[in-house]
Amino acid sequence: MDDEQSPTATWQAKHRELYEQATRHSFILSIRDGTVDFSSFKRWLGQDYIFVKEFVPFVCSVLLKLQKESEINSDKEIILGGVAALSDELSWFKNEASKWGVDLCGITPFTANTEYCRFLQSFGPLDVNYTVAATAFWAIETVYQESFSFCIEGDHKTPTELLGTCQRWGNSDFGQYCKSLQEIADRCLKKAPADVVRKAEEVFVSVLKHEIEFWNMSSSE
Ligand SMILES: Cc1ncc(CN)c(N)n1
Repeated sequence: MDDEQSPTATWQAKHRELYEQATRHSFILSIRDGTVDFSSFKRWLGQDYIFVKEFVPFVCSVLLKLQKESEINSDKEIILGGVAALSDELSWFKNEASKWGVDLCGITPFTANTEYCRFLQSFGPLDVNYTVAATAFWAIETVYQESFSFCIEGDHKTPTELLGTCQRWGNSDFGQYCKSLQEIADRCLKKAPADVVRKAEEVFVSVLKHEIEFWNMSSSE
């Protein structure tokens, strides 16, 4: 049996502090302990809608890069599933926004969001490496999965109104999907040259920093 840690698990341990800040942010903890300020939640909702609209072309760009890697066919179904799920996700945002009285048309992205969206756009060109983009994809989805699943685990006091949101990313199917993305990233990283692995680690750290800034932006006035 191969008991060596996978590249992604190694990075999760190596960058533990940042990883915890991204997945156990005070905004998430306030949802879990029921003290969340609903105006922060509404701010997050509107800003995340803008982010997810930008996430669609990002995931499509991962799929396009995969198209060049002819031998990896099983990845295609998983990533295509991710693209399909985003259509449902955008509808969910519209529905949720109307429940909370958030006008999605009138929202201006805050700086942290603009910078994160710019980061997503940087993966667009076809010469950006598939392994690096797949690592970013896994990290982005996993931060949400680990954050929101924490709000519905164990002895939580998450407000009833927010349970749907937490289940959206915290449910076990989404957890399984993130595991599949992790397997894709690990398989690619294990056979990648050292410069690609180095770049992928940098990207992993950047995702964590952007996610922390995104939570900071949501929870501050
Ligand atoms: C900021 C952010 N990060 C991740 C996700 C999960 N797709 C999201 N919706 N928004």
